[in-house]
Amino acid sequence: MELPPQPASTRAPKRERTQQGRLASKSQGSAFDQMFGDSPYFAFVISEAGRLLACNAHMHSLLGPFADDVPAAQLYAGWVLPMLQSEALPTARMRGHWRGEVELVGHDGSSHPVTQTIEWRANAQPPSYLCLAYPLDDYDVYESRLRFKYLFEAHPQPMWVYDLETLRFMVVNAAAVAQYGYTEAEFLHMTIRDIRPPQEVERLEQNLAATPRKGADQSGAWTHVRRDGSRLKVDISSHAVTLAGRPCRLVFAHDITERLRLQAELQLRGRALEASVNAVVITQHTADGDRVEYANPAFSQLLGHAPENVLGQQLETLLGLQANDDHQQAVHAAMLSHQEVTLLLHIRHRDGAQLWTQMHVAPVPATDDAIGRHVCVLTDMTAILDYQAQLEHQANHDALTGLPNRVLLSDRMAQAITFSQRFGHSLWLVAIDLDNFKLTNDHLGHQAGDELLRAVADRLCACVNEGDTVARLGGDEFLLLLPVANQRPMASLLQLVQQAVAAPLTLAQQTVAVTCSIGVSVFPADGAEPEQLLKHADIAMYRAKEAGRNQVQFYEAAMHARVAERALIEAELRHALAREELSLVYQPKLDLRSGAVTGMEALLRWQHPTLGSVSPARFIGVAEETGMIVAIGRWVLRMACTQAMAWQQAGLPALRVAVNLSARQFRDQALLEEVRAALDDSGLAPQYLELELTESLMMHNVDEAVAAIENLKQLGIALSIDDFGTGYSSLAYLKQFPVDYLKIDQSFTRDMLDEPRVAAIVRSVIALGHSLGFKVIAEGVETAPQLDYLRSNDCDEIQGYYFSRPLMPDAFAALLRSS
Ligand SMILES: Nc1nc2c(ncn2[C@@H]2O[C@H](COP(=O)(O)OP(=O)(O)OP(=O)(O)O)[C@@H](O)[C@H]2O)c(=O)[nH]1
Repeated sequence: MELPPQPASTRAPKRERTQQGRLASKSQGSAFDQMFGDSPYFAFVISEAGRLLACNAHMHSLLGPFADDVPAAQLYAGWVLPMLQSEALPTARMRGHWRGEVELVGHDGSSHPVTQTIEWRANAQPPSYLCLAYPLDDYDVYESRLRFKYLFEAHPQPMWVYDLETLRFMVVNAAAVAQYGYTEAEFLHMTIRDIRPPQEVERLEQNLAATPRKGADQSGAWTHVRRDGSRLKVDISSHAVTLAGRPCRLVFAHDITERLRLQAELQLRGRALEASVNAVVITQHTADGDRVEYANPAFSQLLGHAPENVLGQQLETLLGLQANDDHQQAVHAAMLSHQEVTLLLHIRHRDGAQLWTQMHVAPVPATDDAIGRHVCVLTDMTAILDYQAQLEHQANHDALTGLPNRVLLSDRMAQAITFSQRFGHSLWLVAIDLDNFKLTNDHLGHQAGDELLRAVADRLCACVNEGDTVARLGGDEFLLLLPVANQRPMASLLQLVQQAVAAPLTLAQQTVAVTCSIGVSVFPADGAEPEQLLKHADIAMYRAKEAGRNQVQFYEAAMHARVAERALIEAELRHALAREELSLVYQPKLDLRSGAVTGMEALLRWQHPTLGSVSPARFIGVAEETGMIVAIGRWVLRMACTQAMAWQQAGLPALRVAVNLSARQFRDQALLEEVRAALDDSGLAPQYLELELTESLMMHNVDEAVAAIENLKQLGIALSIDDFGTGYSSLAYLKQFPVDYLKIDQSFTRDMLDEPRVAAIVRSVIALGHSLGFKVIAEGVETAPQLDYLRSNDCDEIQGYYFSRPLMPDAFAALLRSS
């Protein structure tokens, strides 16, 4: 019987033939003899065509003398052959090896049950099957082989037996083959050194030297090398056994690579938990709450408990939560929810300090879906929330006084209006602005100014009730928001505020007292919207300023019209110069003795395309407040000089032109230069220019005014004090001013003939002016009796409708020509 399909010739190739009784073909060579010559196994080689190519001594003794080129089928019992043909050889060919129990037949017909491995050697010359078999002597042995088969062969863990002397593998199981990548036949050619990396060989030798020949188990962790060179960590346990009469060791190799990897991974994770700055705690869910099973150092640190004192404790107790408060209930619900939950909690440090923490709770279900454990991660939010609160406070409060600012005020106003609407109450907005606060800053310094503002803030807070709002809107402006229910004594409250603000205070070692102007608007009478109410309170406050400061004004609708008019004038006036809407008219001044025209006052006029002729009373104040007066005044000065010079050049008598100087212009550092430039550019001689200064302007800061007037005087121009008698001139100062004229205000001229007291003032002004060396001019003369009275009282010059209204330049020139 042939095993594999027979080639065309049934004769084996010549090179397979060997001497009868001593098979050891050239093709198998001495390597076969060296390896298997003395082996206790039956070792033989079968050609691809199913002929015996070589066998070792042990096999030879079994076979006895046999013919050259014997078919391998003759070696086996008849029952084995179909299995060999259908399973063993094809499997070995396909997978590289086969293993099974078969029966060899001796030359004398004897039966030899053996365990046989067949390895297909594709690279051998010629390609062939290497067969190794070892005997199963009797049934007991066979049975124990079966047991062995199931215990050893089928064991999922790699196992082998090695010879203690040669260190050769005697048997290896399938798990070892699978784990290490060697075929079984390869294993059986190897020693246990071959699966060690070089650096562990020495340790192996030492270990072998100490290995007991019998009994005692041994164990230890080793590094092994697979066929592909990869390494694995194994936990080895070995036990002394005897196999084929030789001392051996049975080895279990438990792959611990994965276990070690997991161990390292766990260690790493453990380290991460320990090093985490976030507090991490694992709790075991129990009927009476979650108890701490693990807590990292950050948890102990966060709460101030020693690590050993947190284990087994109830989490809620450690967090310092009050029974049944919102936070405790939130934690309780989170622990029962079966879901991941994030909570913001107010917890308590062991020392009692309150902390804001964010706690993330992740459930870890028990196997039966019941709640098992929770992993809780706590992040300390105290600093962040404090910072947020600080930012929020900064956004809503004034930095200097700590009072609510405009932003918070509008919130409060919206709330207060809603509240007042609902309950039918009224709401007062009280705008408070300090009077002349700028002077405090200027005289005592900005720091003292700040101190004053803080003191005022404190005083205002002391005046109001809880539920009222005191806000600082900026600069020296404060606002009270006062809900008014029932019989609240508002009048006395406003009085109290005035008194509180005005109470003296020591700043920079000086006692200071500031007054304030107060404007009040009332919801709902003065508006329903916050913006409107604020605006109206502001308007009322400005009215209080206009009316002389240190007083309270309630908003009235008429005030609004004034404000609107002012806004219109301001907007239009900004373009008046550029659009050439401004012009000058000239009113002659007359010498009372000679009747000659001595000069003229240049007066400003504004002709607006839609507003028509706008009176100076409507726009000069606005120009002054907004600062536009400086540019306008400069234009007036130049225009007047140019006109006066033009008349002179036209051959008209040389006359003095008087120009009014505003307070702002007077304080302007550039004034002197501007006057000089106006004279230079026009070519007008200085004695033909007169500047009219108001009395109050000069009295405001006498020393500075004297210095400025002296400088102007040095230019050679004339100076006069306008509106004399309306201000608070001090005679002591008056004599210091190097002026040329005192001008009696037109209100005195108007009333002097009807009121003896006014007449007395006029007379004394004339006498005073003369005694100080000034000339005196009266303005506003409209009638002949007025003119006569002034002449009889020795007034020097007059100006007024009686002689001439202010005239356009052409008309004025005509007047001069005719006079
Ligand atoms: N010290 C100090 N001064 C401020 C602060 N904010 C604004 N000011 C000054 O406060 C002054 C406010 O001036 P105003 O209210 O316009 O004028 P006033 O001098 O009070 O005169 P009236 O309001 O017309 O009576 C200005 O000089 C500002 O420079 C501040 O925070 N601290």
